Amino acid sequence: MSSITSSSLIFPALTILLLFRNALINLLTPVFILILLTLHSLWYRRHLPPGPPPIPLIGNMIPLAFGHFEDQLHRWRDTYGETFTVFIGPIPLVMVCSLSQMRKYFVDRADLFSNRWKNYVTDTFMGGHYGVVQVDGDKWREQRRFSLHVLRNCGVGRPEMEENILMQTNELISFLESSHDPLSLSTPIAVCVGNVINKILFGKTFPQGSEEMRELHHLLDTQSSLVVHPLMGLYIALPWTTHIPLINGPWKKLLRQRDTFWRFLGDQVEDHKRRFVDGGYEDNFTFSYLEEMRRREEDGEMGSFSEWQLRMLLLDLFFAGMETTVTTLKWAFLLMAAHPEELDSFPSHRREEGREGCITLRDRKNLPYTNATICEIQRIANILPINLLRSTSSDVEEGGFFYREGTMIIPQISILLSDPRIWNDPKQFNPSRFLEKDGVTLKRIPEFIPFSIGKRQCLGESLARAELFIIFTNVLKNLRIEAHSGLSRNRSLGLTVSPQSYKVSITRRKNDSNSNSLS
Ligand code: HEM
Repeated sequence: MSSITSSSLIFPALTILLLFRNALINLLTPVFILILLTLHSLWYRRHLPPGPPPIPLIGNMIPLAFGHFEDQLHRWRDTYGETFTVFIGPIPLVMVCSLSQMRKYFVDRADLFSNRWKNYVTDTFMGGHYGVVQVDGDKWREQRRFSLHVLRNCGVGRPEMEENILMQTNELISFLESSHDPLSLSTPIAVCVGNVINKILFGKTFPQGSEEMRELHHLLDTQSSLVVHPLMGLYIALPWTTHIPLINGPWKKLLRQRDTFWRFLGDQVEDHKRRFVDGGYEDNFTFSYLEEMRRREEDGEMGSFSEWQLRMLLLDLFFAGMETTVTTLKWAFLLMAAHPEELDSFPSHRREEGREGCITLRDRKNLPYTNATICEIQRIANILPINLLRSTSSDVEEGGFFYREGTMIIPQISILLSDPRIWNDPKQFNPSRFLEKDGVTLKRIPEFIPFSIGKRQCLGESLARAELFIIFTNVLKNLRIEAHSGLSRNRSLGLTVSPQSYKVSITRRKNDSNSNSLS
């Protein structure tokens, strides 16, 4: 009897003890892991520039995702200084925000701070380390030098480039003129800019209204927002999560997009190869590359040249050449529609208005206000909220901080372009800030670096600047663009920051018919 009583007492007591112990373990394990992660992050951060304290695993993503992204970066810069560290999930990203510091890091010590940051997402998209944007060292040097050389041969910086841009601009103007109001400028601009780069890369253009180009533009747009999807961070940190159903949706979409781009480029390269074998040749990037491969094959010295490298280089140039310029022009026409007074008070522009022929690059020096307006558009558009990611090529000390090899670090140009200490009332659209006191001389402002700084600065700057000038001036010279409904300067965050979609009404300006003939 007594043993029954004692065992009936002991069993509940044991059960309670076990339950209590399990609860304790369940509770303490996460606390213990959290403490370990916090200690690890403190240890990891000890030699990096200061920054907001990260939450283990999540980093500083909460204020970035839920606050105003760009204002938040400014607040951190004010609190922690010109160079600060933000944690993207568990990974530190150092942002260098002043011009003097950028020069120290990315010009004076360029060899140490100019690698790209590699990750699972970009490696999968490019089929490894290929192209020019995501490669380093000798391969990068060889491919970048060759690309610049061929772009020049294909007319970039020469009259052929101007002719190419003018031709596409005229098609754009005719198309816009004949379209029905209200109209979104997005796809017509993309076809125009896309044709400029397509002509250089493949000697090929598409008509305005082309379905193929519309699809490519749509792909670029979705690609731009997909790569900043919050789950991409997870895929980068834990690549195996790309195999988990339900959370791998964006990943699968990215792979589908990639395959469409690969197919498009593969078709262009195959077509060029066929014509090349038959002795065909034109001055375009793809033929020049195939020619270089043949020359190297004969010399038995391929270096970093291969057919896959060609395809990925084309992908880089196509993507970088289109996305940035299209986005800037979307901002340009939105700002012009939102500020009609700018155009009407544009002395240089009004002079151009009844003029015969098109505006060319030769006119650039005579149109200071127009140049100032384009600078201000680029500054306000500020299209790269986070610059392309760079990393350190080895362990390095700079400015009292220690960076381990592979640490992510960028010249954060978006802060520089909107810094209130440099630009009075930075959110105000004010082209005059780019003019000297005399009102007619363009002011050089060193902090105005929308194409970045150092060895990795934009490879297509001269092409982009020519496109912005020619397309912007000639469209406005010929067409009056008016807001159809209220225009918003709200910013849609992606790889680049676009304006929200908007529609405009278009009419031809008076006394100007056929003024843009190329003949
Ligand atoms: C308004 C237009 C453009 C803007 C604002 C722009 C801006 C930039 C910026 C900020 C970078 C990053 C530099 C860095 O890592 O710090 C970059 C890189 C690059 N851009 Fe552009 N870009 C434009 C147009 C173009 C065009 C038209 C092309 C193509 C022909 C192009 C090709 C590239 C390439 C290939 C890189 C990577 C360079 C490298 O890693 O060596 N960009 N661009």
